[in-house]
Amino acid sequence: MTDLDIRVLDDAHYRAAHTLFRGALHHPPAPDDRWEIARTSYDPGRAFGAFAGDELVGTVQSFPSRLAVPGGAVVPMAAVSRVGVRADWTRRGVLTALQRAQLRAMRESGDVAASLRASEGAIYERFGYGVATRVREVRVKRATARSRQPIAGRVRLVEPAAAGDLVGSLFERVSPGRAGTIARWQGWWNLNVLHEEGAHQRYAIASGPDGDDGYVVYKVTAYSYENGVEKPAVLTVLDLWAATPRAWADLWVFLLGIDLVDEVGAEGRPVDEPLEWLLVDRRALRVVDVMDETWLRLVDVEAALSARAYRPGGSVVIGVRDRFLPENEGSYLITSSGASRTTGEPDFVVDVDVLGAAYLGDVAFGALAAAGRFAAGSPEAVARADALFAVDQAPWCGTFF
Ligand SMILES: CC(=O)SCCNC(=O)CCNC(=O)[C@H](O)C(C)(C)COP(=O)(O)OP(=O)(O)OC[C@H]1O[C@@H](n2cnc3c(N)ncnc32)[C@H](O)[C@@H]1OP(=O)(O)O
Repeated sequence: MTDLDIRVLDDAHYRAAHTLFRGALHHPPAPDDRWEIARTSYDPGRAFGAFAGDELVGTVQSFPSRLAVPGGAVVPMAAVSRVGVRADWTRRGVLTALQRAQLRAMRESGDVAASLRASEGAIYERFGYGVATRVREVRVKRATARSRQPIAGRVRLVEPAAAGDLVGSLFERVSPGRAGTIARWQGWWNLNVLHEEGAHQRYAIASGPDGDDGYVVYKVTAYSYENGVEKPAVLTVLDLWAATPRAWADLWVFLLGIDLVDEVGAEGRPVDEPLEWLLVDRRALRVVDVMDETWLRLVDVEAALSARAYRPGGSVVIGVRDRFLPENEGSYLITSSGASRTTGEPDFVVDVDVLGAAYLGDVAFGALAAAGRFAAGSPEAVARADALFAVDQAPWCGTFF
């Protein structure tokens, strides 16, 4: 590998790093007004650059966040994003060097976990990330989508100017909450829901006997007919969170009742969201995709395993391998009352990306063993691990970054 210098970036390099990342995704540089918003999401010490001489050839960044884990605890988490290497420098170890520096820095600053959304599925396992949550994309045909129930509380539209604070405080009531959900940082709000480019966004708030308890942000692309081409009216759900089942149902019933809409679509929803059960004819809903969402990296394995709760299930000793953060390597005893390091022989040994995939309970160790992701040894030990790591609700993040 050519000599590379990995440096923490400062204000002087943020825009160049942003432009490099956008270029790696084949996007043009951000125009000045958009950059003014984007720069608010660069925090000191969190952006790294790879330099060949004076030239910036690669970058990675993270945002400060927190992650809810099974049992309700919340741990410090780095939300990794803006990963890019200049096209004339790829496959020469630039990302590997950046990952090494970033993982070390995250560990030293006390992040228990890191997570990201992957542009491609073959990049991040080698750095210790595993797929820990999945999402589904649904489309509902309004012509046949009758709700089983009316709105039980109240749903009201609010003006965009008033929506920010309402939406932000409602989000904070519910996330981090369910395992996999995270805290959003101010730069996220600035760039996403509140300022999405060109979208005519609508904001609706649900309320019940105890006041406001849910919100939805959506946009509608109206029906059009041009040169013999007909395009249906599509309502796209951008962000929907509810603190109660009633608020959740009310928001969906509201959306499905909006006139002059042919189809309601939503990406990034929980795989166990019971939307079809709200419909008289469940076939009005089609699941059009199920995708990986959270790629989770346990940065401090001991702290992560200690933070989550376990179900009754006897005990298991899991061995961990970690090429990038060797201090995570070793054996961990898991019982229903917690987790700790042990000098005992492991029942089975996994790479840290496999542990990251299983950590929130989305995929069973048994499934990972069946797929050859680790050598199971005794099937009974794997079954005990699955009993301990089991969760009630599918983990879900719901925040794209
Ligand atoms: C969280 C996010 O921001 S997701 C966005 C990620 N960015 C992009 O997709 C933008 C376009 N792509 C890029 O900028 C680069 O190709 C990157 C960042 C994905 C990879 O950077 P590189 O510097 O080429 O990676 P590096 O040389 O360190 O590769 C390390 C290993 O990963 C492999 N690898 C890297 N990228 C890929 C890929 N896209 N697909 C498959 N394997 C890959 C390499 O072959 C290498 O394998 P080896 O260790 O067996 O030799």
